Amino acid sequence: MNRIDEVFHKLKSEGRTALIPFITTGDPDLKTTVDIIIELERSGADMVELGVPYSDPLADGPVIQQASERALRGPVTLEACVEVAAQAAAAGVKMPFILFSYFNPILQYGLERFFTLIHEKGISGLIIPDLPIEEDGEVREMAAEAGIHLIPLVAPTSKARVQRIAALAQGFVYCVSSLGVTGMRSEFHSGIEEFLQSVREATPLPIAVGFGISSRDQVERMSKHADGVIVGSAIVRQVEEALPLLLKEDTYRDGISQIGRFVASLRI
Ligand SMILES: O=P(O)(O)OC[C@@H](O)[C@@H](O)c1c[nH]c2ccccc12
Repeated sequence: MNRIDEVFHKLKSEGRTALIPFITTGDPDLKTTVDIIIELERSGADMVELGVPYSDPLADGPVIQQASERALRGPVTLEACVEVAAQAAAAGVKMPFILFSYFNPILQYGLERFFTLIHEKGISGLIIPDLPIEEDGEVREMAAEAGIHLIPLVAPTSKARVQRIAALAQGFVYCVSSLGVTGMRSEFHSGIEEFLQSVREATPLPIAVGFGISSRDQVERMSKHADGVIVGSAIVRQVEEALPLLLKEDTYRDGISQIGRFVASLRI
């Protein structure tokens, strides 16, 4: 059984919702990302989305765009991002890793080579936001062979496609709470609850909701309708705010703990 399935199975038996942070790998550098992942798990994260920074993050708002720019100042290749997961696992992190990458870096690396790499390094899930199901046949087959869940995104506008996307999904279905790009929001797409219910009815898999979630109240609201909640920009913003502490040796641990305190505040 894939570790993502195990985590959702355990959480369901405990009546809990998965807390799934997204972070930009290599922001501010690869070593710090390993320490942030360890802190995320210590603070209550149940699995983590590791973003591969990309020069043209079309679906990302300013917070994640800037994090990608910071990361890309260093040697943050696709391979280095996957290695960060292996280093975190070697340091004792047990939670599943979901690699999050736009399709181009994967194509550049080579599909066969990519799936061999992420299988070897213990990646459990994969999200490729700009690969629609109409074009993901080969990738889905290769992911299945590698025992890695290819997790699809559905948006409130997906309407008729929800059935098809949900029927092909593996791991869980990522429900996007709002239209537009990633980023903290005070309001979500009107009818978000009905949308989540429609996805719930279209798949036996767990459903997780993301986009714009940045507070405990929002996590509590979304956890009524989903099995997992994804928080990205709000945590990436915490990394940005902790940079002055992270960049100095004598305050490094304070910076890591500051990020952890925010994540712990979201845990319900
Ligand atoms: O940042 P937010 O609003 O909390 O949303 C999660 C999001 O960061 C993460 O899942 C993600 C990062 N980049 C993306 C691109 C498309 C869809 C989702 C994403």
